[in-house]
Amino acid sequence: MSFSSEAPPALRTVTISYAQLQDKNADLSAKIEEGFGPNGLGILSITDVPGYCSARQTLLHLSPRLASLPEEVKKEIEDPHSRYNFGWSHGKEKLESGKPDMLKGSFYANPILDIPTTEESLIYRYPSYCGQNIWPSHALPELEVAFKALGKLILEVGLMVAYHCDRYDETADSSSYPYLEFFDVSKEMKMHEDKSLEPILLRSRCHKGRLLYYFPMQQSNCSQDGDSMSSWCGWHTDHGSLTGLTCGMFLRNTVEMPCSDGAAGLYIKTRTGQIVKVVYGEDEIAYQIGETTEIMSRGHLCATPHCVRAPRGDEAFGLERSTFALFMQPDWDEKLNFPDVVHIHKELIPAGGSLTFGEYTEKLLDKYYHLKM
Ligand SMILES: O=C(O)CCC(=O)C(=O)O
Ligand SMILES: [Fe+2]
Repeated sequence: MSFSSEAPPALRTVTISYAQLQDKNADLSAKIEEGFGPNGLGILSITDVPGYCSARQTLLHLSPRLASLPEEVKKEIEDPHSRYNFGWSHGKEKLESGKPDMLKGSFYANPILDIPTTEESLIYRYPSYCGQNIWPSHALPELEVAFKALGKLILEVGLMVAYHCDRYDETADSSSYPYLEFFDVSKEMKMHEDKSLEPILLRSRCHKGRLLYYFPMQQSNCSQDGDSMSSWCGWHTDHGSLTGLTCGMFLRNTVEMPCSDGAAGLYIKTRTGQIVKVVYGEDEIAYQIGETTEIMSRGHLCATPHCVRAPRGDEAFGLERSTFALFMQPDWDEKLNFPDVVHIHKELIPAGGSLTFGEYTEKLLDKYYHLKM
């Protein structure tokens, strides 16, 4: 990691090349440790992924077009039953202050499955995952193809990251149990496999993509929230297992351009509480750890707190930002056991400490969105 001359400090992510990642025998534990380990930033990025740059460009240019569709067209692709977790969502999520988030618009879809299930009871129980994708087929037909192409690519690479995280986790586990060879190792390994990240993500029907459009800051907001790190997107940790993120694209009137304010963009809180801006290339896919991985790894891999800062100054007027996140997460049926050592959303966990991932998500949505429709 190296410091740039920008203040506040900007740190470069740890990078792994696609070629290294593809090698199942490569020992990437040092890089995984550096990125995701106890002293890491909680983010790392993958370089040289074939086909990635054009898939990113194509999709990110569509978010301002989607956001500028007439209100009645956007309303047609809203889904209140899933609490806006499919289709268009603007002003539905509550901010820390309790006010609706008007600063960004999102479009959510499962890039792998258009119809995850047809079972009515499941759709009723887990609407945010078991509902169906809603594409703007007439107003913006290109969106479906571009969204699925980028989402599938980020998942494919993310599964490779997960494979190497599992190998890292195994190494770390055996070093913390130096007498493992005296135990029944086959039993230990079996228990381990149940919580391995790659197979959990591989069998999931819950992956969710989010195309984000950050509206240009109004000048009044600029001065009001100007000093805040989290002026575009509040501090949070992602709920899923692993999030794939594109580097944000800045535009003005739908034309791509560099951001005039070097301090704008993604910020992360490090394990030691330091706040840093993180930078990675437009041609890299970044991955960060979500809460579910912290829970399933019993705190071994920690979730990454992050936020987004809006650009400031006169030149920032009219600047909009487009980006894409893929939330890779367990299936709705996957059982989560909440270890005592992890202190995430304790108030939502029943005595006994176990919920399905789908149940856990609905409880969280009760907290951050309006109650069920
Ligand atoms: O806009 C970004 O770069 C991050 C978005 C994000 O954190 C999220 O959608 O959870
Ligand atoms: Fe996030």
